[in-house]
Amino acid sequence: MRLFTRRTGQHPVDERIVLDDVHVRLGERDVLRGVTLDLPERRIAVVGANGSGKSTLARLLNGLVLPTGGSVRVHGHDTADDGAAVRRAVGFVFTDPDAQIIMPTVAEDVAYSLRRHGLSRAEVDDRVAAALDQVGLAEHRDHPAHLLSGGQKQLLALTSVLVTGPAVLVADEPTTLLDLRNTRDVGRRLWDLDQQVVVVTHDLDVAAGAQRVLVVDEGRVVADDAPGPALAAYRRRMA
Ligand SMILES: Nc1ncnc2c1ncn2[C@@H]1O[C@H](COP(=O)(O)OP(=O)(O)OP(=O)(O)O)[C@@H](O)[C@H]1O
Repeated sequence: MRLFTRRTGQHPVDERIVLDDVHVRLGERDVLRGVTLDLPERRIAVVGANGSGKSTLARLLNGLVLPTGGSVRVHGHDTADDGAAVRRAVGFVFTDPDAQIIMPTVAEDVAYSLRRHGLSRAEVDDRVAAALDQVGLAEHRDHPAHLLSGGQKQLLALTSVLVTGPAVLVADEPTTLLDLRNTRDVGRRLWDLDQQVVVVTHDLDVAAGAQRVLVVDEGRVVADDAPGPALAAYRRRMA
């Protein structure tokens, strides 16, 4: 199984993320206000100020948050009508890998993700070994997960999501807790994935690796462009 093979170009029509006039109201607050997007690109970054609605946008994509108006379709599945299919299709990586790592050792944690996949012990072992090899964690397979570095923990969390074979990977500020070296390493590996990848980030170097950058402000997408112009628009807005 190849986890980190670079593939260029766009997905065919049925492998896109489509948001149609999406509104999200949480409590008294209109967190997203009329977001319409058609996302066929394989590498998408989302940037914006604190509290602008980026995490909410990310969580819409795997059905963790449902729209209060409009619709979200991910690779043909409506998140409101077809939640189980959406959860199978979309892997989600959080900021803090400690919140996602469950089992004591590295290999056990990756294997845990496959517990309900009807695979034999040998098949699980093979998949886990291949996945760890590709992220460079093979030599750590029997190490206690809590002793890994921050960057290695984030790669482990990522591997435990990817080993199940999602079509889409959504990562919500996956490098916020990492130093510069690990930020670059995790960022590069994310953009090299075969999956369609959506990364919410405050790191503009990571965002620059996307094909398309969405700038979110006060619940709306206010710029949507290639990284150069989109990040320039974001910088002007924050100045
Ligand atoms: N369950 C909730 N109830 C009420 N308001 C909420 C809820 N969840 C989030 N919000 C509010 O919605 C707004 C957007 O939150 P969100 O987490 O999507 O922003 P963000 O752009 O990801 O911010 P950050 O960069 O700080 O992570 C914030 O003002 C937040 O306080």
